[in-house]
Amino acid sequence: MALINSTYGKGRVRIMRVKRDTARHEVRELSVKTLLTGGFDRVFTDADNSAALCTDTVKNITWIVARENVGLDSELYGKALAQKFLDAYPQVETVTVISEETKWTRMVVDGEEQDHGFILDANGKPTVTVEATRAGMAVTSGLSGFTFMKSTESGWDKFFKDEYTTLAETRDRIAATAMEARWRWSRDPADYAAANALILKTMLKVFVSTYSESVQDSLYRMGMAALDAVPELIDIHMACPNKHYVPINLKPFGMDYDNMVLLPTDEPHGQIECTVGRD
Ligand SMILES: O=c1[nH]c(=O)c2[nH]c(=O)[nH]c2[nH]1
Repeated sequence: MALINSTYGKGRVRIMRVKRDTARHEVRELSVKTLLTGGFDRVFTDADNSAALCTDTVKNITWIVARENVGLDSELYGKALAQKFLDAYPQVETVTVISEETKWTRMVVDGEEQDHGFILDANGKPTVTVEATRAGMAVTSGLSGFTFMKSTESGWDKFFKDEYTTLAETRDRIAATAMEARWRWSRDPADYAAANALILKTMLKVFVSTYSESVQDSLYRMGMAALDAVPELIDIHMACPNKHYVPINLKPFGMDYDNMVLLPTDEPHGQIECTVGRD
């Protein structure tokens, strides 16, 4: 019998960082998972804990690096955290830091942005994965559960048909999804937050302002536009449920069947996934 692979660390380490060097505070809330590999096989195979860093220590270091880097975006915080483990512990070979952000946006009262008031932005959680060795670090950013829709300018027609096909063609339907996306960086952009915002803005602009022949068609063009807009991107992966809204037939009640009253459904849903990269 052999230990094929292993890793360990601490998950769901929650931190709220408040940058408060001026009256205008900045807040960043994260849930962080850090996983280590290296000289830890004997912990599994020989009941030898002598090289094992406590997962409790991993949690402490997550907090300490947060205090040392209160103002860093998740990507650079993740890199700093990974570097701390590589610097401090020779037995550590790889560090994987995965963070998920709870977004707080600045409160606006009477048209004025508030210095220390925020509201929860519950639409999607920004994610970051840093995979680090002493040879280098790979950074992936993304978004989980980012939900958006449009009420027209979407269709699904001219598709393959056989004796099992029952779906009617349409050139006018709702398009809605809760997107899981991740994008890989070739190098640090000048500003991660600004670059991530530009990726989202660019993708949403394509989604809403162009007719969608299919979810596939929209995702591919959204991915290409994001790569065009942000040169530091290597590629972008999108996984999107097609959240179906089914028109309700009110003809039996003498009403038009006119796409105005629809049934929202979560399941079953189409599932469309792709990765768009550079040639
Ligand atoms: O955008 C779509 N892509 C599909 O592959 C598909 N299949 C389906 O039934 N409806 C849709 N819509």
